[in-house]
Amino acid sequence: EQSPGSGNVYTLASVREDLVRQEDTIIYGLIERAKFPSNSHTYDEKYAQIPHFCGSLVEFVVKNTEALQAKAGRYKNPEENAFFPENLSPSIVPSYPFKQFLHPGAASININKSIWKMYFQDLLPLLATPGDDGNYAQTAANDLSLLQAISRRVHYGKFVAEVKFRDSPEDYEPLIRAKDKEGLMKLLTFTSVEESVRKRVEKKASVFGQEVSLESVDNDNKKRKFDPTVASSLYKNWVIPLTKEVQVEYLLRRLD
Ligand SMILES: C=C(O[C@@H]1C=C(C(=O)O)C=C[C@H]1O)C(=O)O
Repeated sequence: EQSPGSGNVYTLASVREDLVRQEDTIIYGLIERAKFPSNSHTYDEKYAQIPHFCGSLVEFVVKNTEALQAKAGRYKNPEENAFFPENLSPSIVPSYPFKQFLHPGAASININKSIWKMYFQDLLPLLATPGDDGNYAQTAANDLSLLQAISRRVHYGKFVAEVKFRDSPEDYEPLIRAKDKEGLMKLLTFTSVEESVRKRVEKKASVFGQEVSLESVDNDNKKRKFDPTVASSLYKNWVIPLTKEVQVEYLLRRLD
């Protein structure tokens, strides 16, 4: 049997399992970014002054990394969405035959602009302690991998929505035809699943963020690599709502 990662079977159980695994990636991304202070020069257009480039250092790193990864085939995978899709060259490497599981309308859904805004306005101030250690390139590289992990999770809503649609088209079709966003939102929402996601994320964040030492230390006195409630508020306030927004957007196009 092939896993969804290799492009074949998607079920509600398998997509949920994948979402659980993606939590690990996001939490490790948070830990890695929290290692650096805020390093505000990374985000300051006026500081950067890069020849032949207009923008901040993080934009420079993200645009150029995405350009390279596009050539290496990253965006051939329908699970991946670029932050700056406008400037990308096509892949120049042999392509893997990803199964076409999604409706073609999926390709027009990219909410990375909202993710970008949330990341810099809301998440970073909670995550990074004020300060400057000069590691701007490393900081930008960590920002990009965390942004990509969040983006992959949120856009995975396309797969979740497709599975839900296939499981009960008779419930979804009338709402899609009526363009009833609220009704769709209600139908695709599972409050108890969301609750477990939030609790598990906070637990994982506190476990993964622990200092591991060989002496037995009282748990409460252990130094933490970051505040685990940042992970749960990221999920509660942004990751889950945005994943649901992607599901609604996908379903609205599902019968086109
Ligand atoms: C992703 C799903 O859809 C919704 C969004 C969830 C999430 O983002 O974690 C969880 C439950 C649902 O309300 C799902 O049903 O698994």
